[in-house]
Amino acid sequence: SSKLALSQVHPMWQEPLAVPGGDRQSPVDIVVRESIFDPQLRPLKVQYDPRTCQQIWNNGYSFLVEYDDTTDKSTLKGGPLEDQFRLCQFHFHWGENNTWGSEHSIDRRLYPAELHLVHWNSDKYSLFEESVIEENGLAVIAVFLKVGKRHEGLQKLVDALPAVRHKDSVVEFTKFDPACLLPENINDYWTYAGSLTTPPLTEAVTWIVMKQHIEVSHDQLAVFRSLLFTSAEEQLQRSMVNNFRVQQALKGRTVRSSFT
Ligand SMILES: CC(C)NC[C@H](O)COc1ccc(S(N)(=O)=O)cc1
Ligand SMILES: [Zn+2]
Repeated sequence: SSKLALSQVHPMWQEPLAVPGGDRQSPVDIVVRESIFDPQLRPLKVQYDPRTCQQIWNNGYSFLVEYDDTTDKSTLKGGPLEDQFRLCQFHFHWGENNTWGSEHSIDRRLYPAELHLVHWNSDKYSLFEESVIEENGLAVIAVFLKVGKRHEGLQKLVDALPAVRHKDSVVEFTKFDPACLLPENINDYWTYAGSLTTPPLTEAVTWIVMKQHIEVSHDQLAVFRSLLFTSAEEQLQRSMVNNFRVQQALKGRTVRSSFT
């Protein structure tokens, strides 16, 4: 866990003091002994089609790997979800070093990075932008990254990152199966009702936080840190690091676990 109080690490944007009615904000610390096993949680059903992978975009906060979500080709259902959700993008959050970087924590333990696979409710809505404002609109799978052995599947993505070094750059990126970034066991997870962790911070997300982490190499993570928050025109370049939100109060929410 990090030695430095994270409050000393400035978040990338001025936090609004409180989101209107913000009683289900994210990220949070998951206190394992206070999570409640729910035997009614079903196995997660993940079906991703690598052919829906389109591009990588540096949006000035993270890099997004974007998927064609105009049809139900890459979907998530089961687990805590009542409806079918479509994958629209995945991205990461990471730190300036390997001590911190994740948005969620487990019993205060932070990881050097965290993957978010973002899905929207295609049974109820017809666009991601519509789902963003609905309380059952989004489902995000979070996977912690730990520094260790090189992740072979991630390397294709790492090799493409220099092409999107600056904010607003885009590069074509196809035939990438995001399932390769999931841990072997996806049926041990925690789930809770939360929000987006960047503006518009809307309380639309069913979070599914994987218990098992994945391993990536130190050098792979170093390439994440070679990205820039700033566009090519800006004369002051700033490294894209510490792009995580400060943790939010649970405010009485229950975190359920799919395992005992
Ligand atoms: C409202 C539209 C236009 N823009 C919304 C923007 O894409 C934000 O999307 C997101 C999507 C996911 C997340 S996270 N870190 O919680 O997984 C945060 C913001
Ligand atoms: Zn995220």
